[in-house]
Amino acid sequence: MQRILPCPTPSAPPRPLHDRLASRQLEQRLAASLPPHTLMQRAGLAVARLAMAWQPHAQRIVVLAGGGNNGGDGLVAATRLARDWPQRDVAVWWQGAPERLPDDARWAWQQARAANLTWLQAAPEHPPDLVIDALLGLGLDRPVRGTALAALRWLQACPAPTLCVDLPSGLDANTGHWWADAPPQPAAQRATLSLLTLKPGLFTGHGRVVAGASIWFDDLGAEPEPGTAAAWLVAPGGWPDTAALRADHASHKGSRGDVLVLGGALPHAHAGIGMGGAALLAARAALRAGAGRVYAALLGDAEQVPPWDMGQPALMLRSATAALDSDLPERATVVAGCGGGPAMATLLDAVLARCPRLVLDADALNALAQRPDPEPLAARQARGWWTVLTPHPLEAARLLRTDTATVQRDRLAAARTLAERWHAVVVLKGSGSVVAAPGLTPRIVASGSGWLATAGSGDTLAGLLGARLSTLPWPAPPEDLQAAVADTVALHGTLPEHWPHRWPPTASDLLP
Ligand SMILES: NC(=O)C1=CN([C@@H]2O[C@H](COP(=O)(O)OP(=O)(O)OC[C@H]3O[C@@H](n4cnc5c(N)ncnc54)[C@H](O)[C@@H]3O)[C@@H](O)[C@H]2O)[C@@H](O)CC1
Ligand SMILES: Nc1ncnc2c1ncn2[C@@H]1O[C@H](COP(=O)(O)OP(=O)(O)O)[C@@H](O)[C@H]1O
Repeated sequence: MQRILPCPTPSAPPRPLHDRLASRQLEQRLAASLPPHTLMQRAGLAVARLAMAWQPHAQRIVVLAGGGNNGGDGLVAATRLARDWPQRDVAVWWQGAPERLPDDARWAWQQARAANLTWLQAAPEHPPDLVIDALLGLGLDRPVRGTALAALRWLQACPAPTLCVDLPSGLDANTGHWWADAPPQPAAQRATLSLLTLKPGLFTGHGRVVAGASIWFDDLGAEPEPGTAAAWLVAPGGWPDTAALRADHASHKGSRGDVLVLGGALPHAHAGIGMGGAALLAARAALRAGAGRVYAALLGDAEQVPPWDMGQPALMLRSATAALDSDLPERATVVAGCGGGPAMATLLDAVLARCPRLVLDADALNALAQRPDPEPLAARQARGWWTVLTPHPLEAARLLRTDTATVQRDRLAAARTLAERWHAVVVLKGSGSVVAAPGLTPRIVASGSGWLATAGSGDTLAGLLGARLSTLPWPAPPEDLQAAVADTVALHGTLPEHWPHRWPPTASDLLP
């Protein structure tokens, strides 16, 4: 058994995530090679052991078990707890029907009937010391209804520590969609033990909210075939390598990468609305991440451009016109769009045609969404040029011509579709950011929290991406580009963790 979150080693290699179909195929293959019920026995024992390791003082334990194999795992766990920890009071609230039990779960139910367990007919009157949630698992692919919904509502409201078996009941294994007509409740006192495989839904969509702070994994002895993963889970890696930067005595500012941030509409250029801060946030982040020279080109008249950035005088400010009149678009990694406003639309063609290393964010994405033709991006891909798109769910919906709910309903699918349609590496931002690239298995980033939900944190990410791409060896295979982008998103997700105060950080606190 291994702990997955919080990530025990920051530089752990990516882990495969398997969807419902691949998990079921693996389960069938493994079950066929073992004596009957072995897998369920292993699963139930793993649950019982983790329950007692996690909540060693729990005396009154309630196992909420459904009528499928997830419930079967719960029944085995209840039987083992009653047998191996006899001083505990173990009660089962079972939601199944004997005539509809699958084979393994029937066996587990028969074992449980013979064990020293209390069988509840309704929700317990008082919260126990520990709940084991084995109501619904991998099998859930439609809205929860009937008695299961009533049980799920009790579970969501119950203040007791809860260990979820395989998946939190109500969560879709593939997508992280929440299937219940009862709002998912975040809970610090919730943990999940994923069995056989790790599922994508645990790490994106509603997964991070409902799975709890602590995610564990037991493969039950399974060895997935290569090429069967639906996605890879990425932990924060070692970039930027500050020790290596310091030890590189032969380096100079010209060897550390140039970044041009193109955005930040000045008030006179955008109906009195100033968004220069967004470009400065991105530019400051690029500088902090180690880029040698960072230029911030603002949209508006040259004489309105402030002479310097008081917070980061090392930044070089200029107008977008001046930047486009220079060789910076060809030479630097260009981050376009942060706070650019509608004027970005007039610059998009030039940017697409001239910038070999390009990150498009915010208003550059909105400008892109207004033109249905992906041909300029296909041409960039054919030339081996890099294009990274960083939409949040609403920008993704505009690019896909759909709505935010549809994007969020299946974030992996949305990111994959965007990457294929726009011939680009796509970062679909939000809880469990997805990094998709044409023809490659997507990556899901495990870091990040609600502390990033503040205006400007996306600009910081765009700047970090600019810095990362500016030193990535050129040309790079698509796999390396996708991995570098995912590592950067993972690093961005860890930034709030360094914040020492009780109040949450602002975007400019993330990388001052
Ligand atoms: N068979 C085995 O040996 C193993 C089983 N495992 C467990 O098996 C689980 C998968 O089992 P199943 O395929 O039986 O699926 P589940 O137990 O997740 O779900 C099926 C049950 O839930 C009910 N149900 C489904 N959707 C519902 C809805 N929307 N509203 C109300 N009730 C609903 C069904 O009527 C059925 O009783 C995994 O999550 C895992 O816990 C794993 O531990 C691996 C080993
Ligand atoms: N609840 C959350 N959990 C994890 N990451 C989040 C959360 N909310 C926001 N983020 C991250 O913060 C950033 C916000 O980006 P964006 O919405 O573009 O902000 P802005 O445009 O204000 O800069 C993204 O990287 C996103 O993934």
